[in-house]
Amino acid sequence: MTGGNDESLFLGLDASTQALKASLVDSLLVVVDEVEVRFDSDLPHYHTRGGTLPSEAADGQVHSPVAMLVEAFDVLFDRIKQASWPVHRIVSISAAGQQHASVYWSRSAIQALASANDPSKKLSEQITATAFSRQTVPSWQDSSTLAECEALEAQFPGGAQGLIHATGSKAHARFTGPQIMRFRRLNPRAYEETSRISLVSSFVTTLLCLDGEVKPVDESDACGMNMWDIPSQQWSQDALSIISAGQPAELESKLGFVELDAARPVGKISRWLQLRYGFDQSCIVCSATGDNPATFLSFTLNQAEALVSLGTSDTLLVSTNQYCPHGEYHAFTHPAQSPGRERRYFNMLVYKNGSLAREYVRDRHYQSSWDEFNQSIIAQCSRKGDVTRTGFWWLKPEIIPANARGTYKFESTTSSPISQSLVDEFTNESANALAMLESQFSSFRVRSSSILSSSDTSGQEESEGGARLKRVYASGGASKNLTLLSVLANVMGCEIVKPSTSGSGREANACSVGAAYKAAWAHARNRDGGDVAFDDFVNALRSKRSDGEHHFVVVATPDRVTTKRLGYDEERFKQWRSFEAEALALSASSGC
Ligand SMILES: Nc1ncnc2c1ncn2[C@@H]1O[C@H](COP(=O)(O)OP(=O)(O)O)[C@@H](O)[C@H]1O
Ligand SMILES: O=C(CO)[C@@H](O)[C@H](O)COP(=O)(O)O
Repeated sequence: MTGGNDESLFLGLDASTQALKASLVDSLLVVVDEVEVRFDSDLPHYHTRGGTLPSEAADGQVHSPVAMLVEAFDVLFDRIKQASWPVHRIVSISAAGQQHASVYWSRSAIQALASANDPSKKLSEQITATAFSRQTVPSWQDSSTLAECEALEAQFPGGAQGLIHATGSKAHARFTGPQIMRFRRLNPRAYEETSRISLVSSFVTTLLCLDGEVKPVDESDACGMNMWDIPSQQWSQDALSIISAGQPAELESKLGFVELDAARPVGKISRWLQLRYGFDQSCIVCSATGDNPATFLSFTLNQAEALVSLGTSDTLLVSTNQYCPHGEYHAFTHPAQSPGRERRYFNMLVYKNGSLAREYVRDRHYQSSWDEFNQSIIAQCSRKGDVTRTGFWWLKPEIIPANARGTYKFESTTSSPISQSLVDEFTNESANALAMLESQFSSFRVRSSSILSSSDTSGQEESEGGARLKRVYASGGASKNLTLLSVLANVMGCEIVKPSTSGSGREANACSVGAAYKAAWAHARNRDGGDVAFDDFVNALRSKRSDGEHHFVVVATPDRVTTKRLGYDEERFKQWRSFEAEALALSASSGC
């Protein structure tokens, strides 16, 4: 075991789209070990693909079985035991959950949660049969609520702009409010039988405590619901009223209160975890947050720096000191702040067709091999013809741009005469991988530039392509691909940084690490009192480590020659925007 001389350990969990993961960190925040349960391969009897149930329905519904999440919890702790983690030294736990996705507790849930303390039984044996009023629950990939989104924006005071200003986002199909609205409309009986509604994050803390209470949602994750009024820090009664068809008090009681103090423990580790796995009874459970906010916590971002998470979804997060709501992206509150301090926020771009689209292109053009995918990129980057290729792979209804569907490819030549056309396939099929990454990352570049311009980030660099980020931190499954990150560096025009592997050679999972950091910060705040800011706490511990400043490594920098050869300049980003507009118009006219 490496790390600090204090024996305390901290545990962070990450219940994301495809897996439940755990990171164990020591008192200097060094990652000691990690385990994970992958839903498709470790729990094949639920028949999920990419963590969700394949659906034939054309209505955009994407669900996951709630029983799978509980069983994953059992398997995760079995694996922790097999790995002989010294769990008795864990003093604090926090968690992260797939954002927006919700879990529906039955009227028997409280009883089930209070009595699930038999260490000879799995948790799934004790609660799954009775605790839920909905057996499959909406994933963040669900897009079945377009009618609800329209109604919410139409009825909200001030319309879509009013909703954006109050909740930090326009109405989004995956957001919890529209999802609850649809559930209530389609299944009023099950809605009536629902005693409480959790986000995945608060569902996990509820399972960690098992004390007969459904644990509160934290403020940052509440911002992904279209129901939380961010400026006034309370549930928006207008949104609750529209979503519940005039029964806001009933809905509010199902949602419970939102925890505004990120450092306050929500409970103690359950008896069941103590007796079955050996946790110490003094271990505290801190409020959980969304998977993107937790990932954000594992990096301490300075001005004009961003985090790009390449998980199932692609997300780009920029830290800000101001609340900057906008129709095309989201505003969230910082996930580790305490009442009384100056409030902090982040803006986030989210793309549904991130890894999903990359895997599609890999399987279709490169024999399902990331190596072949990468080789083609290396080959394409080293030569420049007079053809520029751009594509859009909106396999599932996209979030940015909203509701875009279909696959569109364009080729343009700079030779005389200049031509620009929509093609069924590129003249050089092996150009698909580079064309796709350039297009995905051009969207990051163009839109992060607009976030930088609208938020208080003086000091950002202005260049071709608008205000430019100075540094991007990369995380998520696809960030292990260094060829992909070199394209990201060239298109973004800045260095790409990742956490160092600290000699272990293994990459840590930034999301569960961020949750573990939050557990450590909350534990220190409760033990020592005081009001240390999260970033100061993390930076102080990191500076004590033997690896000193080297907790991050630069893994890719823009290459001038390649950037010039491939023409990543203002003209190119303008052209990309016009292709995107054309593809979007085609998507709208095809009625996809
Ligand atoms: N070498 C690679 N190159 C590109 N993408 C990869 C590579 N390895 C894994 N991935 C992508 O990582 C994704 C999973 O990322 P992960 O962060 O574990 O997801 P989540 O947190 O959403 O469950 C997969 O969908 C896969 O496409
Ligand atoms: O919908 C969003 C964010 O708004 C997604 O980013 C989900 O939070 C799922 O994240 P990953 O499983 O891809 O990390």
